[in-house]
Amino acid sequence: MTQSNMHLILRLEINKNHNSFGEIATIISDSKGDLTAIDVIKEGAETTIRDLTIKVSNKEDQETMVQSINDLDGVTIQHISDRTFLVHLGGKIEVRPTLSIDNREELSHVYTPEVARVCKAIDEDPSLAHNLTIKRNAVAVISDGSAVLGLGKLKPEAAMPVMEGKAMLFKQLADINAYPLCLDEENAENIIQIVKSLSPSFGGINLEDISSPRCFEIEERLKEELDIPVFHDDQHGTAIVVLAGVINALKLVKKDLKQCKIVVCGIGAAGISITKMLLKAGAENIIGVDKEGAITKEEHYENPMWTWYGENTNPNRETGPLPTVIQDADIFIGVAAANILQVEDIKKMAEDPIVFALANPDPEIAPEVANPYVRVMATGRSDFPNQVNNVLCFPGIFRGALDCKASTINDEMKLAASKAIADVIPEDELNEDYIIPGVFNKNVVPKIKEAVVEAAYATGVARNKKDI
Ligand SMILES: NC(=O)C1=CN([C@@H]2O[C@H](COP(=O)(O)OP(=O)(O)OC[C@H]3O[C@@H](n4cnc5c(N)ncnc54)[C@H](O)[C@@H]3O)[C@@H](O)[C@H]2O)C=CC1
Ligand SMILES: CC(=O)C(=O)O
Ligand SMILES: [Mg+2]
Repeated sequence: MTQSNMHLILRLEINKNHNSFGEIATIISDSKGDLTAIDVIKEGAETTIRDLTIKVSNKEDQETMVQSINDLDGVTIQHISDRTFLVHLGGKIEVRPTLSIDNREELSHVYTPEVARVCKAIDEDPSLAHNLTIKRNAVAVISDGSAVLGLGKLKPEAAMPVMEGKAMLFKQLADINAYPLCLDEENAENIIQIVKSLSPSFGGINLEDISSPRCFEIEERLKEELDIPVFHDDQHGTAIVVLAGVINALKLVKKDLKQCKIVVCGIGAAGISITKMLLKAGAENIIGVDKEGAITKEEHYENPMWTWYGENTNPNRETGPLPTVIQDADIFIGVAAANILQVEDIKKMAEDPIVFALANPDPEIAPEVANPYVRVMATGRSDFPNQVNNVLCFPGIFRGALDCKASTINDEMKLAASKAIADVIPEDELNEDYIIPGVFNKNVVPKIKEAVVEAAYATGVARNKKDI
């Protein structure tokens, strides 16, 4: 399993007559822990209380370390906390007013009675909501918890930490107010109706972690029936960033997308959208593999998207499981599940293999295992180089769409976003560990925004006057 770097905070009461701090430090390092901070909480004549912040890479090492410290005479573990859980206490976002209300007169403007005039004006002309409410800069991040990261179906409450995380990123990276909404509803038609009912309050809808094939119908219907952008992030955000990464990786290995054999593993929301994007960008030889093997035109599938897939990919009618079809592939893109790609599979790929193992939180192959055998390696995670993750896209693409009041996010806007992300890295800086800009690169959001706005005007979906 790929390391996940948990940060623990151990509060220890240490009897100074029994123990030297060196003994504790030795236990930590013997258990592969990394002591990153020591805070003295209380210093007495006989005892000292200290908080030790320790990085550990897995649960087993953590348990060994805690047990060994517990076994020391004169040391009491008062408390163990996990920094990841600590940052989630009370949730990760809040709503703040844009002005303060300090007296009755101000109260009467923002609330009753004066607010009624604004309500009536919007009722007469609903387009005024764009200027007179939060709508113009508000995005709903909506999930039903049916495909949370690669964890599968979770309770809607359990999807909230991911949706809150997306909302934080919308705000921090693109100054968009995003509202996480997890629905206790499985039926696709009901989800469509709920999102439609919510839509008057928002300038855009970001659908997240909704399982396939339901996600396709839900998104398609909402796109048809609403006049604000509806964007299923796991499909399009992921595809846009993957294409950007592929464009730059191919510059490094000096191959042409048209000539490449590309294996996409996991033909769900992300896999199908990535494939469509690569086809639009010029790829001609893509083979999709899911649990039952390669998808071909000859098979009959219940899932209509797989029928489409078989008809539009796999020109050489390759069949069989991943270890078979990966033979001579130039690029592997995994959006399936953890640990399903083996070193033996990579060894069968063409020269200079490009491997994007994007399942979260654990990739299809751990980078430390794959690295000796690949030319370019990317994952979806923030703790390895080349983070190919939709976080690079959704803030910028919505910033652009909201700013020009786009009615939709179309293919031209998506392709423009891919190219903009790829172009953030100057060619002379490209290298195997830097094919995709980092999330905190300040150029990413402005470049995507600019390209997306331009594409929106060029395709007639921008509704703001160009000079505003
Ligand atoms: N790095 C990134 O930005 C993103 C990563 N992902 C990751 O990609 C994965 C898939 O996400 P979605 O497409 O939203 O899920 P999904 O549920 O729509 O699709 C997953 C597909 O993978 C297939 N699959 C599962 N195990 C497999 C195996 N052993 N071999 C072949 N296929 C297998 C499933 O049958 C399904 O068709 C998740 O781990 C998710 O975290 C998804 C979106 C963005
Ligand atoms: C990154 C993301 O959206 C996912 O793994 O589902
Ligand atoms: Mg997602």
